[in-house]
Amino acid sequence: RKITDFITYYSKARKAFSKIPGPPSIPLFGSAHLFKWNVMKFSYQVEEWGRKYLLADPEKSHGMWHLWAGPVPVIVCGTHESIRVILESNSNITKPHHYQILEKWLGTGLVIRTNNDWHARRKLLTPAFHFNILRRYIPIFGEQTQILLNIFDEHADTNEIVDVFPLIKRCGLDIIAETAMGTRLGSQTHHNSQYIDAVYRLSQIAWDHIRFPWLWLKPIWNISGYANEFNSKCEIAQNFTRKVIEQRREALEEEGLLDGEVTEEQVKTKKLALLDLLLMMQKANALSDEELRAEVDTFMFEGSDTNASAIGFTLWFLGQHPEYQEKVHEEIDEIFGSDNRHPTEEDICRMVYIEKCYKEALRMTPPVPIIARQLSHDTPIGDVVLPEGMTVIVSPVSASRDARYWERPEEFYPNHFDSDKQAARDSYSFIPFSGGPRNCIGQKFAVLEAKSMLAQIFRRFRIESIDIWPANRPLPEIILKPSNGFKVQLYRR
Ligand code: HEM
Repeated sequence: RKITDFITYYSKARKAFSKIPGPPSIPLFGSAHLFKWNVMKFSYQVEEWGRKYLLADPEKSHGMWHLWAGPVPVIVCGTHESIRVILESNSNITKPHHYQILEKWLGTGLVIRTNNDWHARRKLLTPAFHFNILRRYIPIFGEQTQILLNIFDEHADTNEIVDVFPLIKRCGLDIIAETAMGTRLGSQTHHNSQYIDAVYRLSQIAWDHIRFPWLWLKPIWNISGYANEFNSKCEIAQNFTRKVIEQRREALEEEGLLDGEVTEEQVKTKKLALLDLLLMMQKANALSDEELRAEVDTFMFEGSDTNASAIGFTLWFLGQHPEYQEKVHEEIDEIFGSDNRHPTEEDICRMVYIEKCYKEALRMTPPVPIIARQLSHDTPIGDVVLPEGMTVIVSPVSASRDARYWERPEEFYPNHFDSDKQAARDSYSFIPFSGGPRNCIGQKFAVLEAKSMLAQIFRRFRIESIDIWPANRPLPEIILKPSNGFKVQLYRR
């Protein structure tokens, strides 16, 4: 039966591919013999293929192009027509096997769960990301950014060129640790933490595993040294989280928050971390300690480097465009005057122009450059039927360079997000947080954090970027990163 399934699958894939353009391929190797090995060159190559094949016959391809990754058929969805079909689906929510490497670290956390397991868990976690909960984290954004500003201060007005990416990353990590786990990591002030090092290495190794198919073969993975390092870093990261969970549990027990009904008033007045909320719902929802740990580690993974990438790129683009930066300064001065307070919820709501700049950076350089699904059933898109089991890659970059919707697709231009322009655009042409039922649960958290941090940074500094777009090409890892950091000069205003 397996062989017949296999033959049916391949004949369906071939039929679909005959209607969709893609680079030339040869049996077994697919297009792998054409792949550039250097990541930078490979990223240019994929971009070039995307442009060429999406534009070849947009009507016929329905916004898709195909790729044989060795013997594995892959579809890339690059415009809102095809993306909508995939992301809007309530049933095509399975992640491809490439994500399995993350399972060892993130267990059955939300980001890699599938099917009914996913629906139930998503429903359970959604209230923890309600705005009423998130607004309580705003003071943490302010306090942690203050530490970042003090570090920036050491480099300001000296003409020194400083790469602010690692500094922003550590600030992002401290923020997510305090909001998700209720713990102060202090990575901005002391850099030598085993836990921080483990989290960084785990993301890097996972990316290598995803992009080098030979590492998927167990013997090679084991002898390469990666397996040992990955396992030991997993243990460090997970043991750290387990310890924090125990400490929080004891603290909540002492306050009587774990037994019986907790009133809404109690929840409102406490500064509860996401983990505290999970602990409070643990019994009623039969969540095991390990499931709880997996969710907390997922928040740490999804919620730190993504934000750092988005905030870093916004800052770097603004550092190249004094005309837009001036508007940011004007908005900040109007909101804060000469007051030095940390941004409040009301202040953040008033940051309309900063939000446009942030969204424009997300459009140009979406922090999650690849969203992937494995189809759970045959899926028609136009007159093409993609077979069950096929890997589909959704490309936020392609969608947000579609000249039908973006006046200046290749340029940083915050006016793209003027309200009338936003209203006239298909929502699936801007998907940095994905879309449909499986979109980013932390989206509101991310926007709040970014606006708060950017306002504090630009209130104190004027920034000049060193590399100018399109130099400093973003590299597509699990999370997008600049190839040359975010090198800037800082001047106190
Ligand atoms: C700029 C910042 C962020 C960006 C661009 C971003 C982007 C995304 C994207 C594209 C997905 C879908 C991934 C996929 O389907 O493969 C996703 C999922 C997710 N994100 Fe975010 N994210 C950001 C910040 C955050 C934060 C701050 C948190 C948590 C505190 C978070 C938690 C999650 C979780 C748990 C999922 C899985 C959702 C599910 O599968 O139901 N993200 N994010």
